[in-house]
Amino acid sequence: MRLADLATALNVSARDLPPQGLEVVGVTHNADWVQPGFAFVAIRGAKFDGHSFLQKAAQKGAVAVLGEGLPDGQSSPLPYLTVPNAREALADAAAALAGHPSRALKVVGVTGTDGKTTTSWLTRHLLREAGLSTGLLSTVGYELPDGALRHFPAHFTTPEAPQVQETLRDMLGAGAQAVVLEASSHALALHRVRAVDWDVAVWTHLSSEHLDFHGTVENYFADKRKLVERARFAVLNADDPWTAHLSGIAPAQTTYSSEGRAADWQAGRIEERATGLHFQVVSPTAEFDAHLPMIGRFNVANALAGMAVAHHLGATPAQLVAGLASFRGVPGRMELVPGADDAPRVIVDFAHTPPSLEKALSTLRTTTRGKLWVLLGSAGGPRDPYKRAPMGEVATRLADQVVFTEEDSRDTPLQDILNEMERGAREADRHNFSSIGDRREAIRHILQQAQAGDTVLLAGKGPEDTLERATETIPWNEVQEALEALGLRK
Ligand SMILES: CC(=O)N[C@H]1[C@@H](OP(=O)(O)OP(=O)(O)OC[C@H]2O[C@@H](n3ccc(=O)[nH]c3=O)[C@H](O)[C@@H]2O)O[C@H](CO)[C@@H](O)[C@@H]1O[C@H](C)C(=O)N[C@@H](C)C(=O)N[C@H](CCC(=O)O)C(=O)O
Ligand SMILES: Nc1ncnc2c1ncn2[C@@H]1O[C@H](COP(=O)(O)OP(=O)(O)OP(=O)(O)O)[C@@H](O)[C@H]1O
Repeated sequence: MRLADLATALNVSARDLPPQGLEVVGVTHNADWVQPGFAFVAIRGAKFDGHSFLQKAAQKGAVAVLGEGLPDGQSSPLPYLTVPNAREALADAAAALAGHPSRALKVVGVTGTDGKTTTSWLTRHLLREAGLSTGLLSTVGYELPDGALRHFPAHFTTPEAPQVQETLRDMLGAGAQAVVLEASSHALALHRVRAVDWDVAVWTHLSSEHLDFHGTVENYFADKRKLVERARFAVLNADDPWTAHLSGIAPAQTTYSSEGRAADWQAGRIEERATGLHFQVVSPTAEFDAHLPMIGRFNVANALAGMAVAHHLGATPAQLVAGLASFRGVPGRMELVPGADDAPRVIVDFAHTPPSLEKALSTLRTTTRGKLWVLLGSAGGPRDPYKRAPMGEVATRLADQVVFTEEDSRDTPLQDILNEMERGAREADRHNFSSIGDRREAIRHILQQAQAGDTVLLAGKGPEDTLERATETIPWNEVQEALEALGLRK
């Protein structure tokens, strides 16, 4: 694309550009990622000003810079296009360079504090079962319609705009008709998905998280709400109080409830069995019985959301029933570790917020004959330190025995994190816990103690493949750790 055309696409003046037609072949905000022919977007971030890296971008072959204005006294080694908002320009340029792939796709966005990944995977499965070639972009990775899971080099729920747009373009090129995309609140706040043409927005629910980044829960809500504002159709959770503020925002909407509230899609007669969830669905067009081979009552809500989307995009009730029954779950989300009859039941789950831990433990209690155990930690660094004590309170209230351990402690002293979780328990006058800093040792300890008939929830890591400590990052596989610990019981 010619730089002048890019300027037109961004609606900015190309007056000061060189007269010869410069070609732009890609765009990035990271000077290290520049390739010959790229435009470099200089973003003033929380830590750096991208303008400090103009020389580096030029050396790597950038042909132009987009930014909100050069700092006083600085000149640009490359033609400089002034834009009102650099992150918005990054998203708009990425979409223009990729040929606006989302316009040719049915794009479903899923947002909410918990349940995004599960709902995205379920929705992708239901759409495929209904015959729509569907791609997926989620925390766990991204999938073209071929079903093979791939990963971006950096771990993101929603990557930066160029990666989003290039992935959508690749999906379209691989024959996708629809795409399900997890939209994190960071992505919505930082305009990573600004130039996506959304067909459907799904709202799971909202609770306090990421306040270190958003500041207040109102800001957090306002960022997430953008998805609903931009979609043609909204699928809203009637059980979430925030939904009252979302109603009527999208041109059309449907609602769902798994807790008996008035809604277009309702689940009733919910039974949690060893084989999974059984429930009755009352939809706007039909009533039917459904079986979902997943543990966790909250997955009924995720299933209703997925069904509402798939129905909106053409799935029949029979296809929805067949699709739910054939769903194989999401790695690290209420994942059952294969075990022997004389061993405790072990579940690996990603729950890492007080509400998701509460839901995970409550649902496991209903199908546990013996004791309920939980192993948990809390991440270090600036991320949500205020949730550590509530996690300790929830765990000791709902489980019989709790082991606190490490979970990506990073540059925060592990003992400080353990102390906070213990404080949450002690302030509620509970003493059913111990702390073992080394996660492997903690898993082995808990699986030595637990008996057949007990349930052990290993919470927080889910499918993540690394464990971050102060001075090292080690490879990690929670299911494998559990299998090895179970092997040591023999
Ligand atoms: C909190 C947050 O989201 N921060 C994002 C923000 O960082 P920032 O404002 O501090 O940027 P900065 O480091 O000051 O850099 C400014 C600019 O200089 C550039 N730069 C900087 C250094 C350098 O050597 N060269 C260079 O070019 C940077 O690429 C950037 O364009 O802007 C950066 C560039 O756009 C993002 O990479 C960065 O994401 C960081 C890495 C991150 O960890 N984000 C996480 C929290 C996140 O987004 N998580 C959500 C999921 C959350 C959840 O639900 O759990 C996700 O969608 O993954
Ligand atoms: N609808 C729901 N309501 C509340 N908790 C849920 C719901 N669905 C899943 N959970 C819990 O939250 C955990 C995370 O689920 P999931 O990965 O689907 O959410 P997420 O929003 O994608 O989170 P992340 O982006 O951090 O992966 C699950 O392991 C489960 O314990």
